[in-house]
Formats: sequence, C-alpha cells, structure tokens
Amino acid sequence: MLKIGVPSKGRLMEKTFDWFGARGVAMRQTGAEREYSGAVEGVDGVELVLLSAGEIPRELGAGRIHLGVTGSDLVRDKLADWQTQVTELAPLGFGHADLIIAVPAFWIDVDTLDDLDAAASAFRAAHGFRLRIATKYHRLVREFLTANGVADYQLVDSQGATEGTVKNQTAEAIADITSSGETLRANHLKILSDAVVHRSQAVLFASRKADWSDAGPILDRLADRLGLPLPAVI
Ligand SMILES: Nc1ncnc2c1ncn2[C@@H]1O[C@H](COP(=O)(O)OP(=O)(O)OP(=O)(O)O)[C@@H](O)[C@H]1O
Ligand SMILES: O=P(O)(O)OC[C@H]1O[C@H](OP(=O)(O)OP(=O)(O)O)[C@H](O)[C@@H]1O
Repeated sequence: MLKIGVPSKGRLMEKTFDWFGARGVAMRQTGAEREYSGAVEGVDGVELVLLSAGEIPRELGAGRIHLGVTGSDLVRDKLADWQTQVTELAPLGFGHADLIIAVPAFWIDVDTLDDLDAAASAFRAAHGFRLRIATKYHRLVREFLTANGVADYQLVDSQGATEGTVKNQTAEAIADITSSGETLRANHLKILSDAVVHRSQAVLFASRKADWSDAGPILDRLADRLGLPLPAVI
C-alpha cells in the first residue's frame, strides 16, 4: 500500500479533496464526521490517513506515510534540513499564507529589519532583557533573523492567538502567518516591509525516508493519473 496523509479538517482538507477529485482521484472521509479514516478511489493500493496538518511533516520525516499534503511553512519549520527528508511533488495552489514579522503600529521608527535590530539593541539597554518575538515557527524565524543580521532578541513560544501576545505584554513583536491581514490590523500590528520569512502554500510532498519498494509502482500510477511528471523520489 501507498499511504497518503491529508489534513483531517477545515479548508485544507476540503481543498485537498477537491484538488485530487478534479484529477480523477476521489478522496472521502469514511464513517462519522469526526472519525479520522478515509478512502481513495481511482487508483488501487492508496490508503488515506487523516492527520493534523502540523503532524504531517513529522510523519513524512519518519517514513510512516509515503505522501503528504501540508503547508510548505510547516515542513520547513518542523523538519531539520527538510530537503533531505522530503521532496516536493507539486504545489497545489491553495492554502496561501505569508509568515511575516510584525511590530506595534505605533513604533513609527521601526519599518525594516535594520530598524528592528536597532530597536532590539535599544530595548535591551533600556530593559535589561532581550526583545521578545512570539511565534510557533521557531526554526524558520531563527534562520531568517540570523541570515538578516538580527541577533539581540529572544523567541517566546506561542501556539495560538499569537497577535494577542503584544497587547498582553508577553512579547514586543510577533512572527506569524497572515492571509487577509485582518488579525494584524485588529491587534494594531504592522508588518516590517522586508520581513516576509516564507510565502506558504499547500504542497504535495513525498517522503525520502519511507519504504518505497512496494509503493513505488503505485506512485507511478498515481502520478500518471494526476498528470504529474513521474517522480524520482527514491
Ligand atoms: N489564514 C490562515 N490561517 C492559518 N493557517 C493558514 C491560513 N491560510 C493558510 N494556512 C496554512 O494552513 C496550515 C495550518 O493548518 P491548520 O491550522 O489546520 O494546522 P494545525 O496547526 O495542524 O492545526 P491543528 O493542530 O489545530 O490541527 C499552515 O500551513 C498554514 O500556512
Ligand atoms: O491574516 P488573517 O486572514 O487574519 O489570518 C491570520 C490568522 O489566522 C491564523 O490563526 P488561526 O485562526 O489558524 O488560529 P491560531 O491563532 O490558533 O493559529 C494565524 O495564526 C493568524 O492569527
């Protein structure tokens, strides 16, 4: 069998089902709405595994699923050297969101990463601790700030409602996903003009760590059905 991991709820699940369905591969949830099992029709030997979008990178990295649909942001953040663990078979054209860094809108002198660096040094001198950036994207944000020469900060973990941390005074800045920008505006935050860390969308990934001995020929048939170039995953 070839195991494919798909987000178990929400927009990503529906749009993934639509994307495969439009290409002749029908996916559906079986059993009750909250039962995380599913079926795939159109290609023999494919098993659907419904998982949290955030867990799919780890399952691919561990080789427990052969294919997985999740955000490109989550794979880059959750897997060290992600290209050694997975390969991108196709961008899917939905689930678009930007991982950005934002600061309070009233920081009128801070519009760029250079400004943030200067503000961070001044903050440390004034307060005796490093400026706090709240995020759940630790690896991506750390790599991005290092590459851009910003050093005088600390990351604080925020697994949700990240934009609220500034108002709650548990952070001075945030790094989070935005799509419409509504949440940032509602929380009086502005994006630094040169601080788009990653432009994310949903991607079909293949695991480099899975056992492809039986699943390889199934992948060839699936790729053919989906109109994708024959992947040289393994
Ligand atoms: N407006 C948006 N808000 C949040 N995530 C979005 C948005 N648009 C696209 N995404 C993408 O959706 C993915 C996150 O999906 P989701 O929140 O279902 O995953 P999750 O963190 O695993 O959730 P849960 O743990 O609750 O299942 C990320 O890749 C993210 O970039
Ligand atoms: O730019 P916008 O269209 O306003 O969308 C961005 C918001 O959506 C996400 O939160 P989500 O609703 O997934 O909840 P979370 O806070 O638990 O991540 C994200 O973390 C932002 O808070």
